[in-house]
Amino acid sequence: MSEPRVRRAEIAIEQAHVDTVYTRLAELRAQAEAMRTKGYEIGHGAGREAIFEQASMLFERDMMVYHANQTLQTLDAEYEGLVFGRLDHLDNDHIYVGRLGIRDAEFDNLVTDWRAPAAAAFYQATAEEPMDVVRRRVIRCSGQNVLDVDDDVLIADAVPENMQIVGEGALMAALGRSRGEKMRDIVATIQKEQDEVIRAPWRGVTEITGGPGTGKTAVALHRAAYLLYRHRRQLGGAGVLVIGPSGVFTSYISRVLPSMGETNVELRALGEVLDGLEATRQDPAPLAAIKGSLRMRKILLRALRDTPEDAPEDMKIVYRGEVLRLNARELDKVRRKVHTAGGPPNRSRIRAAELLLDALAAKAEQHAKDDGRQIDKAELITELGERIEFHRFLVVWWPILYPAQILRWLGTEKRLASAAKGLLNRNEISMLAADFADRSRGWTIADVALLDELRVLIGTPPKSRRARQSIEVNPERGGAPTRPEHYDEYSHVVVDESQDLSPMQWRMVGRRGKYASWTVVGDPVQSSWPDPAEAAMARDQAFGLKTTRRRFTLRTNYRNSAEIFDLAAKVVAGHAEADELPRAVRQTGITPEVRPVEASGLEAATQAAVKELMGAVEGTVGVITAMDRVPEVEGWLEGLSDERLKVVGSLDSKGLEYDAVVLVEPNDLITESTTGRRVLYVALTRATQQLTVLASNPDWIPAA
Ligand SMILES: Nc1ncnc2c1ncn2[C@@H]1O[C@H](COP(=O)(O)OP(=O)(O)OP(=O)(O)O)[C@@H](O)[C@H]1O
Repeated sequence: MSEPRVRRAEIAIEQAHVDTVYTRLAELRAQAEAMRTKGYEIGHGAGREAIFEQASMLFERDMMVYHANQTLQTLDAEYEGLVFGRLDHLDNDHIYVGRLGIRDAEFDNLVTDWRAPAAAAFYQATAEEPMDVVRRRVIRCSGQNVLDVDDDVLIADAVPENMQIVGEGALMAALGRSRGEKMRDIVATIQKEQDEVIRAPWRGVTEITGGPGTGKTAVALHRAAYLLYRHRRQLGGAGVLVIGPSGVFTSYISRVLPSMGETNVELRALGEVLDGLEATRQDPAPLAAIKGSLRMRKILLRALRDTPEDAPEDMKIVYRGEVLRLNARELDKVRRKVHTAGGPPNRSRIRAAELLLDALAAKAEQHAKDDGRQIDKAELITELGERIEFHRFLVVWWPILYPAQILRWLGTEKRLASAAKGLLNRNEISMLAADFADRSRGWTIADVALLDELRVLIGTPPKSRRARQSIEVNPERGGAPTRPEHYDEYSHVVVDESQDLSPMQWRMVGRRGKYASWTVVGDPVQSSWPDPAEAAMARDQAFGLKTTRRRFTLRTNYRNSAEIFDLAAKVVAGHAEADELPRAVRQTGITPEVRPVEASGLEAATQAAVKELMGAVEGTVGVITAMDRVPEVEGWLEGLSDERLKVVGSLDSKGLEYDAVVLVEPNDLITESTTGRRVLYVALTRATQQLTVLASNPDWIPAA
C-alpha cells in the first residue's frame, strides 16, 4: 500500500477504538448521574427516620453525591484527545494510553491512565532500552476524531509482518504547531528526561532547572497531576498549590491541569498569595530590591512596635479621689515591656492592660508612700481594670492593628527613618516612604509579601481566631474543597520561575508549605532578583528541615527555533556557564530580524513589524517592551486590536510564549534593572517561530 493509504487505514483502526472508548465514557457518565440522583433521594427520605438513622443516611448521601460528582468532573473534563498513545509489546499484546483510565463492562482495559506504571514505557522506552515495546504510536485527535498517527519503532527486528509503521516524529510536529492563548498539555509527547522528573518521588524537595523552553513549567504541572494520581490519599485532601510569577502567567497555564482531569489544584500568582488581594503592578527595580530584602522584616517589626499613630500621649485616671497620671515616657516604657515579651500585638492586649494597671498601681503606691499611707494593690487593679474609661483608653492606646495600616504609617518619612535605622540609607528611606505614602495606584506585587509578613507579625485578634474553620468539603462543587482564609496546610507546593522570588516572597510562600513537599522550578540565568545569596537562604528556610533534595536539569529547548535561540544566547554569553544554556532542537530556516530604527521612527516601525508577523504566523504575536513603556506601546497599536496580539512588559513576559515576538528597544530592558541582560534574555526567548527586534541603539548585542 502507498504511504497515504497505509496512514488512512491505520487512522481507521484507531478511530474504531476511540469510538468504543467514547461509547463507554457515555455509559459511565450515565451511571454516575444515576448514582447522584439516588444519593439525593436518600436525603429526601431522611425526615421520617430516627435521629441516628438520619445521620447515617445523610452521611451516605453526602458520600454518594461526592463520589458521583468527582467521577462526573473527571469524565467531563475538556479532554483534548482522550486517547493519545498506543504501545505494541513483544508478546503481540497492546495497550492504549490516555488522559484517564477506562475499563469496559467486563473490566478489561480500554485505556490506561498515562500516570499508571503500565504507561511508563510510553515515555521511558528507547531503542537502546525498549522495555519490550516494539512500536510506540502517538494518536492525534481533535475531540472524538482521530486526525493522525505517528510511530516510533523501538525493536526493529521484532516488527511483525502485519504491523504498519507511519509518520515522522510526533514531537517535531507538536513543536511546530502554532500556539494559542493558553498552554497545552504535553502528555502525548513527554520526553524521557522530562518523564524522570515527573515521576520522581513526592517527598522532600525536587528542583528542576534548565534554560528557557526546556519544558520546566510543563513538567512541573504534569508532575502535579502525576503526584495527585499516584498519591491522592497523602496529597489530595490537603491540596496542591502552584505559584507563578503573574496573573497573566497563571491564566496562560490554567488549562493544563484541567485538561488532564485535575481540578483540585490551586494556581496563584505572587500578587495573589495573600487572600483578598490581587496585585499586578511591579515596582521599579530599586524599590523592588528594598521591599524584597530581609531587612524589611526588621523594619516591619520595629514599625509595629512603634506608638500607633492616634494613640493618646498620656493617661489620667482618678482613683479614690486622687489623679493617677502616666506621661508619654512612662507609657512608652509600658509599651516596650509588652513587646519585649514577643507576642503578636493583636494577641497582647490583655498583657498590655495588666502592665498598664501595674504601672498605675506603682504610681498610687508612690503617692501613698509620700503621704505615709498604704494601699491595697490587688483592690486597685481589680477596680481600675473594670472601669469603662480604662477600657476606652486601652482600645485607642493598644488598638487592633491591620497590615495595610502599618505600611501606610511608613509613608511618613520620620516613622520610616526610625524603623529603618541602620538598615536603609537616606535615599532608600525617601524613595520607600514616598511609595508607601501614595496609595492611589494600589498595592504592588512586592507589597503583598510585606502585608503577609505583617499579618503574621501582628497576629489574629482572639475573636476572629475562634471563627476560623477547618476545611469544608462541599459536595455540590464536585468535591473542590473550600479552604479557610490563609490556609497553610498544602501537601505539595510547586513554585515556578523560582529564580525571581525575593527573600520576603520565599517567606510568604514558605508559610503556605509548612507541611509540604516541594517542586521548585527555575533558571538562574533568567533571574531578575539582584541578591541570589539572600534569596537562597530564605528559600532553604522555607523548605524547613526536609532533607531529601533531588535536582534535575533539562537541557533541550523545545520552544525556540535554533535560529532564535542563537541570538538570545549571545546576549547572556558573559553571564552564564556554557552548560546553563540549553540546546534548541528545531531549525526553521528563518533567522530573527534585527532592525536598526531611529527613536522617532519606533512607533511606525512597531506597527509595521506587528502587521508583518500577524500575517506570517497563525497564532499569537507578543510585543515585548520595558515595563514603563507598556502603555505607550499599547497606544501605538490601538488600531490593530486583535485577540492574537498582546503587549507585555519585560518582567511580565516571564514564562509566556508566542508564535512571533516584536521586541521594542532591547536597550531599555537592559537599563531598567540591575539584571538587565538576563531580563533581555527572557524576552528574546519567548518566540516559537519568528522574532523581530527594533533597536535605536546597537549596544544591546555584544560584538561578535
Ligand atoms: N515533550 C514536549 N512535547 C511537546 N511540547 C513540549 C515538550 N516539552 C516542552 N514543550 C513545549 O515547549 C514550550 C516550552 O515549555 P515550558 O514553557 O514548560 O518551558 P520552560 O522551561 O518553563 O520555559 P521558560 O523558562 O522560558 O519559562 C511549551 O510550549 C511546551 O508545551
